[in-house]
Amino acid sequence: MTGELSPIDKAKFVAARRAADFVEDGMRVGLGTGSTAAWLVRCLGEMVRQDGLKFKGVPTSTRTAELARDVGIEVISLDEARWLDLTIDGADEFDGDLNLIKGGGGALLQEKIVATASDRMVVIADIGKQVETLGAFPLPVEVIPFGWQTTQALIEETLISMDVLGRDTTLRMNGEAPFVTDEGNYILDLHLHRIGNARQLALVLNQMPGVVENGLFIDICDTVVLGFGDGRVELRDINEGTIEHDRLDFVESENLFTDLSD
Ligand SMILES: O=C[C@H](O)[C@H](O)[C@H](O)COP(=O)(O)O
Repeated sequence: MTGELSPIDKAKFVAARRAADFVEDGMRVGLGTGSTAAWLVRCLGEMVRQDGLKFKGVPTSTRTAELARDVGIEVISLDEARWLDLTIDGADEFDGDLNLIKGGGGALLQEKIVATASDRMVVIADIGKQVETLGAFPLPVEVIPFGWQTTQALIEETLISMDVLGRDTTLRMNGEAPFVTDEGNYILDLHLHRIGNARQLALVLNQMPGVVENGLFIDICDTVVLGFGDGRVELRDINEGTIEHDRLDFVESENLFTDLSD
């Protein structure tokens, strides 16, 4: 064990550990991207190795694919799977209707394709991701590199015409160079502060030439598994409301605490 986990990592871990119980033998499961999803992948890897769980995972990024293979999960492509029983992924924000902002790690495109191709999407999150109104987290928009500054200007003009509060947009960087997604595209982060009509904004953004996809996940998530630093978990379901409170022992598996890096 590398040391005591921070409360936020404990919260991520218990959410991921609880959500891993949704995975059953024979399922095809979308595996999300990010630090919370990495906990999930480690938990599932342990269930494969120790309990003989048999399922196929469809990763949403090269990072997740690498980690999944490392921990012993059988990885297949979305085209091989065609349709998935379940996707479990993290989020940057979720609201009371379980609408999401995703893409803080730049994987929103594959994540949205995979989640949309699933019977059920379960989001794993710590309480810090819960918001009343989406938008405090900058909204990632994946754009084609060709003419990206023109696309950026078009987005900014559209935000003005929609009377959106924040209109500042920035190109995501990776050091001195633009950040490049797994699909070879760029990310524009939209600093909106508050998104009044997320459904409308998602539709408008996706109609613009040059925009590949945006990080608003509307009506896609079915369940949020919320983790707390003291080991509590809470399940919120879009149809059934809050359906479960539980407490998990986050020291149940010490080897999961090593190699936290994502
Ligand atoms: O592109 C990245 C994904 O949408 C992540 O699921 C999201 O950014 C949340 O990541 P984390 O669990 O690290 O907060």
